[in-house]
Amino acid sequence: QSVPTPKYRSSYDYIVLGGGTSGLVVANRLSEDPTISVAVVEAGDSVLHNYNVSQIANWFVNLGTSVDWAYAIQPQTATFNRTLTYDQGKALAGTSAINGGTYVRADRPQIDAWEHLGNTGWSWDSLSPYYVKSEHFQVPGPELAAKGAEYEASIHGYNGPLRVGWSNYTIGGDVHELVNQTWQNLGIPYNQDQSTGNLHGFSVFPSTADTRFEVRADAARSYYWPIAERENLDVYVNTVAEKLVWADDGGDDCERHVLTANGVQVRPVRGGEAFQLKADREIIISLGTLKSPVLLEQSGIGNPAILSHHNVSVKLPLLTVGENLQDQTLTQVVASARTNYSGYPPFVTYTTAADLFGKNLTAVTSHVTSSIPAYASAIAAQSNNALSQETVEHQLNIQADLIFNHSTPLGESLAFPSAGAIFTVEWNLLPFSRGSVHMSSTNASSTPLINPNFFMEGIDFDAMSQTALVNLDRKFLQTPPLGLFVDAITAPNSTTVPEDAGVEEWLPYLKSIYSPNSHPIGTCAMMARELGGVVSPELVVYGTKNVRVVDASVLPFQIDGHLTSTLYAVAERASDLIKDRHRHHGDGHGHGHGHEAS
Ligand SMILES: Cc1cc2nc3c(=O)[nH]c(=O)nc-3n(C[C@H](O)[C@H](O)[C@H](O)COP(=O)(O)OP(=O)(O)OC[C@H]3O[C@@H](n4cnc5c(N)ncnc54)[C@H](O)[C@@H]3O)c2cc1C
Repeated sequence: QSVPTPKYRSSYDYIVLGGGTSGLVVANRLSEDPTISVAVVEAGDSVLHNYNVSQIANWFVNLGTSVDWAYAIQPQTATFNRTLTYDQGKALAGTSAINGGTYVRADRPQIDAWEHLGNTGWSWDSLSPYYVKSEHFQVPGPELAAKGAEYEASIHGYNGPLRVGWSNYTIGGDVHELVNQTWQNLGIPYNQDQSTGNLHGFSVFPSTADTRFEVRADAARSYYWPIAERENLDVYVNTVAEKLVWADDGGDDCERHVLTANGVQVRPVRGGEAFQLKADREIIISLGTLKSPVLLEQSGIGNPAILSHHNVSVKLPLLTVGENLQDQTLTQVVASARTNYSGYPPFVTYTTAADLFGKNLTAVTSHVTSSIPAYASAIAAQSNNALSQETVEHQLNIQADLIFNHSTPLGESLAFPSAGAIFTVEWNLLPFSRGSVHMSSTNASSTPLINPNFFMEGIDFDAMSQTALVNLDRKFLQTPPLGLFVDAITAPNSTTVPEDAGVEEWLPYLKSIYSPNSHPIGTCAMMARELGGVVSPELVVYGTKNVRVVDASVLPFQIDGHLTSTLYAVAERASDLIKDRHRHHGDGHGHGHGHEAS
């Protein structure tokens, strides 16, 4: 099966830029109506027949190959100027083609917090039906149940496009019970199903996989291939979106009025001239956190200082485009062990600030709370005041409230018991550091300037959280019953980092070994405009009439669950918002219909 050749219509109702995780949801839902025409523009190719993509356990084999953008990250000044790589999928399916496939939803209070950022209508209760709508939960049989596949039946969806379930390769025997018991001996509870809106504790997680054939359920298999033959849907693969084309191009007085896009300039990757696709209704940008803000900049929307540096004429000044980048830092602790396990261990543990800081919690809470003005000042300064200290402070206060007053988990640990070794991988879920991504040139294929500011100077809480996590995971590896199989912790051993070491002793090691967690978000944040938002609660770019962003870049805060479950739900809800707008405003053809976001 291959992607049908596009019909090159003279115009489309909607154009979706980026055929990735979120973009394909929107394209599917909008093209449900056969009278509506939809185009998708995707730089990558189909990966339907790529064996390494379809085998979810092989996910790491794809990193650095032609299906990975593998963006170079700017040297990280707080961590020895290390140069790191951002893996992001370059394929019809986007990053869902190369990810680890873990399916875990967000924590209820953190979705509810979106409303405190001016996002009326977004809450756990309004998003939940869309988690359900997207999902096709595959009920595990007795064999998988014996390996720990437990779930809460009432919260799952059974008729959606996205297959979710446990693999037959899940590690066998009672290993999950050993891991569970070990966490319980450390006071961490068992959580039967982490997708209920409460993540705290240990669980055996499901994956985005079609368990009938043991293949990855990526966005294309779920949302595109079943509808690939729709006459009203054209998918342009191997085609780069270069910039938006504005209806009123040529007008310079853009501060006063609301912009309308009527098309996009695209270029075939394999040679050939750039050409334009026209949109009658809307353009939906779904290029991912590291590209959506860059396309806006290349189209004249962004910080005038950055745009003029690249000789891009400013269509709309919006200082915060590309700011607010948030990601987590991933580290690991390794032990040699007398074990002979094989199979995939889907073991995840979410820990709260109370679990991590124990008797120091009160002191840590008051330290962080009183440090927030200083954190906000450091973040505003690194953004060259594109972000204001006051608005950042507001956001960080909400984040601290989630961590300390709502017990939203702060740490995630994966446990990998295998043959001869047991290791843990862990990340601080809610870092306070903020970075940015901006255009590096007007060439849409060039690597953007990506700076996540990992372990940012002036923000000590990120190091404190990561340290508490590695100390906890070291303890886990030495606690019975699992710890009885461990010979020694080998990386780092106690000479490199002593037992129960503090931040100062851990930090040089952590900074030298961490990697990005590949969960970048926030660069086109959905927030009130006065708080520094880029898109409105309807996901429309402020100051435009018909340009939306739907992908991980709109998430205003990190979420605890793995991103795709929530991105599918957000894209499902976004699709309804788009349909509703045009249902309420007639056909919307031509310009001037609908709400503007200003
Ligand atoms: C290695 C790795 C492991 C991960 N593991 C998990 C996991 O286990 N569970 C989980 O839930 N999440 C995981 N994630 C995160 C998750 O997969 C992503 O956050 C999510 O898929 C992002 O979706 P998106 O819609 O924002 O963007 P994407 O899915 O990345 O889609 C963006 C699309 O735009 C295309 N594009 C970019 N620029 C252009 C252009 N100029 N013109 C045309 N097309 C363009 C890209 O090729 C891509 O197809 C992982 C991520 C990585 C990298």
